[in-house]
Amino acid sequence: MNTEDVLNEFRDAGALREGHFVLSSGLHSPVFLQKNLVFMDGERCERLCKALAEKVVATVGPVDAAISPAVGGIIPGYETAKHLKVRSMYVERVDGEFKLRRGFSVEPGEKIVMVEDIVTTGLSSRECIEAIKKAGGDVIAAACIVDRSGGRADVGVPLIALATMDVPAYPADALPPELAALPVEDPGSRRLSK
Ligand SMILES: O=P(O)(O)OC[C@H]1O[C@H](OP(=O)(O)OP(=O)(O)O)[C@H](O)[C@@H]1O
Ligand SMILES: O=C(O)c1cc(=O)[nH]c(=O)[nH]1
Ligand SMILES: [Mg+2]
Repeated sequence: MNTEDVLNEFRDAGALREGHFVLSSGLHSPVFLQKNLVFMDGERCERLCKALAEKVVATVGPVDAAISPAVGGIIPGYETAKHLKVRSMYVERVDGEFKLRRGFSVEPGEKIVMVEDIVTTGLSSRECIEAIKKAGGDVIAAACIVDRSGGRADVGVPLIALATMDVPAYPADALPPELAALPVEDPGSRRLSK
């Protein structure tokens, strides 16, 4: 499955949105991938995550477990882990910091793939990887459905993306006038608890 195939899944799901969005990182963008509309369709989700699992194995070989950052990473993490035939876990924010909870644990040195839905700056991925390392896991790779950084995001381990896009994102004080003129939506969850 190549980038165009993946973007067609997003288009068909009505998940490739245009407007004015504030992203998890605080950057503003004219494009938002509303991945929930993709993952709500089990067959669509399976097509994407099966392809991602195959790409992970082809790139780094077998892994022991997949761990994702809540909330967006949970469904693709579960589905990708299913095709990797490994257990699926997730980290969630406690006072803003990702933690492994709910009885999830990793054995020291287990080979972990961190599975994310979308990578923009890579901040959420880096935070998730840090939490996995603290829990004792050896993160050998990160994987995502879409890397929208054009391949520039550095998550500290190899990033295996099913699709790569290069979408503009701007600091709040440097918006192009046509973007600033549009009402802003904040669809993510990072700022929900503040
Ligand atoms: O690479 P980054 O700049 O970190 O951006 C990508 C992250 O943003 C979204 O999560 P968000 O924090 O909006 O929360 P959600 O997972 O609950 O949707 C998305 O699920 C990624 O985790
Ligand atoms: O950077 C983000 O927060 C982000 C971008 C995007 O396109 N989709 C998403 O769910 N989050
Ligand atoms: Mg997320």
